[in-house]
Amino acid sequence: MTDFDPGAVRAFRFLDCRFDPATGEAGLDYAFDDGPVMTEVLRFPGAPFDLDDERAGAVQRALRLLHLLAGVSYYKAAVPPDIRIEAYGIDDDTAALLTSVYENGLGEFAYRNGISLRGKIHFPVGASGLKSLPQETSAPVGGTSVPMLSKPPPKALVAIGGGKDSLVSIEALRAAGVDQTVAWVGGSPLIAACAARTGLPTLNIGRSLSPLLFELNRRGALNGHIPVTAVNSAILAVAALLTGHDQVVFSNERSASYGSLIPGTGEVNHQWSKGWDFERDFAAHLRSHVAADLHYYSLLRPFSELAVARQFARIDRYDAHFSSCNRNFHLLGERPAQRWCGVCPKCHFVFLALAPFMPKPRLMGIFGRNLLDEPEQAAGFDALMEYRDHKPFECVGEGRESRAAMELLAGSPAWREDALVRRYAREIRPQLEPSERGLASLLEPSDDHGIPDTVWERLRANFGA
Ligand SMILES: CC(=O)N[C@H]1[C@@H](OP(=O)(O)OP(=O)(O)OC[C@H]2O[C@@H](n3ccc(=O)[nH]c3=O)[C@H](O)[C@@H]2O)O[C@H](CO)[C@@H](O)[C@@H]1O[C@H](C)C(=O)N[C@@H](C)C(=O)N[C@@H](CCC(=O)O)C(=O)O
Ligand SMILES: Nc1ncnc2c1ncn2[C@@H]1O[C@H](COP(=O)(O)OP(=O)(O)OP(=O)(O)O)[C@@H](O)[C@H]1O
Repeated sequence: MTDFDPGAVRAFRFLDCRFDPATGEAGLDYAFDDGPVMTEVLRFPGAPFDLDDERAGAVQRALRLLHLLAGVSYYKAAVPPDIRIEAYGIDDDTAALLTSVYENGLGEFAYRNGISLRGKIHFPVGASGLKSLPQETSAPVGGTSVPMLSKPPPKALVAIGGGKDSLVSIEALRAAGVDQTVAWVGGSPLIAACAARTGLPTLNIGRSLSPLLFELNRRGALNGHIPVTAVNSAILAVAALLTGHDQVVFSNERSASYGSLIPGTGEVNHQWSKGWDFERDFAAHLRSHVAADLHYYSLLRPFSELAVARQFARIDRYDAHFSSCNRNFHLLGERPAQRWCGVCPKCHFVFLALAPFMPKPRLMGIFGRNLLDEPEQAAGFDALMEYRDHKPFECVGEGRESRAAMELLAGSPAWREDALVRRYAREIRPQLEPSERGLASLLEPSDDHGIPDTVWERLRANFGA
């Protein structure tokens, strides 16, 4: 097998994308220079789809947006200087959205690979070079308006990820009387089990990355994290249009907007596409460029991780089914035998965030052990508190949330004798100002969110203390 030299690649090419309503299968094609075509395949259940012209146009526009966003998995393998879009044109707004997603969403990738992408990513604006498309299906140039679709009754397509956050949203929407379908991308049995446990209608979208990407990885391609929530969001937007849902709902909390502070580098956010900047811009783009009445929002945006954990602790229906441990979700290789590995940052954080709000035997039943009484795990919890380390590159809450949770446990008879809680009280707490370990402000909802008024009014009371 010959080596792949990312530095020798000149161009990343967005070739074309297509959707077959008879089978529900979509194909997204990409290539480097004159290399082989890399095709990502999506399978949308429910075919055959009988779409009127307006809806078919919206699906086509959403598919192109997906093509452009999903390209990030392939582009990152070489990050060449030139980007070409060959089958259709894009306008300035679309180029700006893409530049933001690629620059920020690949922030961790760039940092870990020791490269800088700022100012180096240029999406070409204007008509495509190779193939013209019928007017009614071409992306609007210059931000012209897109039509409203003839509306079915309001219905939410809710992303489910197998962890606590989406389950909190699903139960909150159920309590608010919102009609919903739970949807997920990929073949995770754990997510399927959680989805079944909701008792709600489900939609599982198949996704296969091009095997050529994995081959390039083996041959020396650049590799690292990509903004997967942006890709999943675009996939669910296509699915919503195909299946008559007018809302796409994610469960990204306020804390996701804050990254890790790296000395000498600044803020690097592993979960950038879960943050408010992405949500706001993507939602606006869907309305202006895909379908004027397709709503995209995160139901948990006003809340901190601790507020969400407190809400999750009020529900015990999923204790034997859910997991937030990302080791369950690898595409390649083995998945762990146990739902919680117990040693990764997400296991550490979720254990710490739930502990103040859940009876101890219940939490130990979920994890099968007490992570806060394992002295060898001290470094992991220190990083969460931003003590002697930066916040890990993972989907974990802010440092002040971890400190506030530990502070509560230090005052709790059930937890204060555990090794890592004792260590916090003895060693870390004396170095903190009260404002660095307080809880109250963290439980207040914030105003930055895109939740429709009617839904928000019904939800707010549900999340109270
Ligand atoms: C499961 C996981 O955490 N995977 C991350 C891991 O990848 P790894 O190589 O160990 O295994 P695979 O997931 O099987 O991936 C194989 C290769 O494929 C690439 N790839 C995967 C999905 C995709 O959409 N595009 C891809 O190009 C991947 O890079 C591998 O080369 O380490 C990778 C490098 O750091 C991560 O990129 C993998 O993360 C997945 C994309 C993933 O789905 N992760 C979510 C669990 C996750 O981290 N969610 C974030 C949200 C971040 C956001 O901004 O959206 C979160 O929960 O905070
Ligand atoms: N495979 C997937 N398909 C569709 N959406 C997903 C998938 N995995 C995660 N998501 C969604 O992406 C968002 C971020 O995922 P995240 O892992 O933070 O949430 P979670 O699994 O619900 O909770 P937790 O934070 O406890 O893991 C959530 O809205 C989640 O529903």
